[in-house]
Amino acid sequence: MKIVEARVIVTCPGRNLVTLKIVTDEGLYGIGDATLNGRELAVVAYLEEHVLPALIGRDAHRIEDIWQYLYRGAYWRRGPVTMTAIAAVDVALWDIKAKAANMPLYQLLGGRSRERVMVYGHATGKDIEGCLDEVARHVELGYKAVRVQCGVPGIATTYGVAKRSGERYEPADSDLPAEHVWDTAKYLNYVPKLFAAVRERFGDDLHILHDVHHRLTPIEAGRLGKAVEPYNLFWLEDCTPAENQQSFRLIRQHTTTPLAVGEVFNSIHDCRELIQEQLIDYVRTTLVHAGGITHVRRIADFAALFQVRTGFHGATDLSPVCMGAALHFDTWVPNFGIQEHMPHEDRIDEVFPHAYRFEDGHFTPGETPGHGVDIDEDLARQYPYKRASLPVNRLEDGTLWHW
Ligand SMILES: O=C(O)C(=O)C[C@H](O)[C@H](O)CO
Ligand SMILES: [Mg+2]
Repeated sequence: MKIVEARVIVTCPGRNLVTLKIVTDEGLYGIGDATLNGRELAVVAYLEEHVLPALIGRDAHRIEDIWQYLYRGAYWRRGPVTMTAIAAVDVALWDIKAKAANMPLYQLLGGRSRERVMVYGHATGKDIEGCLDEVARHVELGYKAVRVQCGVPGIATTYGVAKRSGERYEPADSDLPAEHVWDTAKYLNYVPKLFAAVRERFGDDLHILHDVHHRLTPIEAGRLGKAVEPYNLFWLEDCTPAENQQSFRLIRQHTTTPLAVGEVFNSIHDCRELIQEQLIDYVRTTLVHAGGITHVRRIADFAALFQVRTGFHGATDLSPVCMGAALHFDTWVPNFGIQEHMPHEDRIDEVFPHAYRFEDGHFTPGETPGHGVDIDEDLARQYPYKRASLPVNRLEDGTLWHW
């Protein structure tokens, strides 16, 4: 089955999303997500100039060989742009293979390991009360797990908090990066009160998660982890930047709060020590940014040896194509932990019709052959690309910090 066409579709139905479509001589096609938030057109250029011309005429069934060709063959390895481009090709080819087999993708991966996939939603509030109301709304919707983020008194803008209550949180909200100001001391003194309030109001059964978004030093992360142990978090995410994997040893020495890392990783080498030394509990690396199913499956299998579970990134900047493929992966992967879920705007769901469904705090990927997500290209064309950047963070004295 030969690849006869491969093209990139950029659309902005409320946010920029990049999709790769690969068409074969048998009329089957597959799609992959190629969205790298705030750097979308870098991936488009990489695909259009360097990857797609080399795909034409190749056998669409040779997924592994094409993966190696794009990874080893490029000489320049790894990096988010490269690995997002490879992921788009890989997921599109798995979509084609599953369609050719007339099976939902999870069947090709090894079949069902569970009946449904638990997801966590996002509760955000300007203050603790506002966040509690949002938790209540999620509980009513059926969520069993909720990520909680709230504003901190004295900090004008805090990561994860929507501009107005009830609105979606969208960080890529301006043409050029907005400048935020961060204060670690104020955050560390305040945020444990949020978890205490959530436990007080919702009891012990609700799974609570929280994203620090890389802002603490290792010893500060250890302090926070220790302080929140009484509230039994499902996980504390990205508590410090993880380029130096060894720094997580220090955090582990101080706390038993489970740790999740990895939404910015793009290769198994980014998390090898974290996993092998059991310095984390959940790996968040997802298909679109880490080479697709072919590579993330290697990470997940390696993680399973060390009782590290998956907890894939699923923010709205990952398109429904990524979400659909991820849900098939989650349905199969033996060491599944949880899946992030931020609902897309209706306009996005219309551009990407999909088979996955939410019910009672869980998703099912559907039984449609392939990954079950399609793109309405005519509709997609009605939403032209609009540059949008993620913010940057500075300390009060102006020092550039981690956003
Ligand atoms: O969903 C999360 O946990 C995030 O941290 C979201 C990221 O900020 C977002 O995907 C960046 O593009
Ligand atoms: Mg995160």
